Amino acid sequence: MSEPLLSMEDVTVEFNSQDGRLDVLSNENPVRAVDGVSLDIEENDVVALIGESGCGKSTLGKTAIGAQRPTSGSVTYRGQDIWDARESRGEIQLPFEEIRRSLQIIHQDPGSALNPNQRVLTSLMLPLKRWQPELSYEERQERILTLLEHVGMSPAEDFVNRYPHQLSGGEQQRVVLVRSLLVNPDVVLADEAISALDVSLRVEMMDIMLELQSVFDTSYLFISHDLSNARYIAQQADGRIAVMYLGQIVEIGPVNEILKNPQHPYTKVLKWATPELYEDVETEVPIREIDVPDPTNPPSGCRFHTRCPRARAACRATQPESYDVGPNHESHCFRSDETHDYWESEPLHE
Ligand SMILES: Nc1ncnc2c1ncn2[C@@H]1O[C@H](COP(=O)(O)OP(=O)(O)OP(=O)(O)O)[C@@H](O)[C@H]1O
Repeated sequence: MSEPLLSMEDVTVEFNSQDGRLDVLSNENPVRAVDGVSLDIEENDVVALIGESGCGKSTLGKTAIGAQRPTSGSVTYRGQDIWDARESRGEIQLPFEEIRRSLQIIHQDPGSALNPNQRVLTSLMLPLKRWQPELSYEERQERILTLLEHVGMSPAEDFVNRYPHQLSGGEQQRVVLVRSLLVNPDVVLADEAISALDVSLRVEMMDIMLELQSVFDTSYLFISHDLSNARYIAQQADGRIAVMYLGQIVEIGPVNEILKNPQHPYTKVLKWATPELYEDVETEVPIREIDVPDPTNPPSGCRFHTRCPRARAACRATQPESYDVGPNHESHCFRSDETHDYWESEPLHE
């Protein structure tokens, strides 16, 4: 099998809940924002990562692109450990500068990503100058104008002379997208990149991202708290959806498998909570109405057992491993194992 483009292996990220640093002398429990996650991203892949606020999506995304150091586990890009490259440890096959160029990020707020005192042209010239110094000024300008036209900012000659405050939110986000793609990255982390846009513009922005994917052969790790957006982008790209709960990926698979055949009770909750996706006639509410657990003191066993109406004693005692439940489809729930002791153990919430 060929090597994945980007690979996370048993990655854990802990923060001291006060200031983000892990303080070994503190009595306070750290927040385990990411807890033992393994995830591969292939060339031209789209992985939509969903889950409720605070479940660790951003931390996982930042760790994937080398912007957050894992507390344990490894993150490799084309087989090179990112942190070894970053800290010049061992034999380096790929310099960190090259890795940094290849892994780009687009944030939720394009306004803060753009320098307010720079015209669009200057903002876009800088990365090209840095990464492709062999291009002449005219060649760089030509490339920028073509891409801006490509994302619908036409006439591009007009837009390049504007400052960020002279652009709408949607236009700013397109400039940020163009800026990240100009350096020809392999993976773009889009962290809630469309959430701040008007609903009417979200699909348009996702379409632009997908179109540019075919031009640049880029993979996207697309973070969203909204299952319908995740569904849209993953479906158009024939990609996957990964469902995260309290620091862990609880289910991952091809978009249609996840939506038509969800296996983890938490995935069913997300689907149930998304009216346009919930066509089942089931009347039972698939979640117990209790607060989200404290991330500094997560539940034992399956993290979801306190909210899961199907939980049994086995779920409190042991953490479910990953079960293959379909083609490329994995779920971390004992209910996927017909012979598991779960079925004999006592229901917790009846
Ligand atoms: N720098 C930090 N210092 C301390 N705790 C942090 C830090 N970054 C994240 N956390 C904690 O880690 C957990 C996961 O946060 P993260 O931002 O990754 O989640 P998220 O799913 O992206 O949430 P949201 O959708 O609200 O951005 C949360 O409990 C958060 O408070």
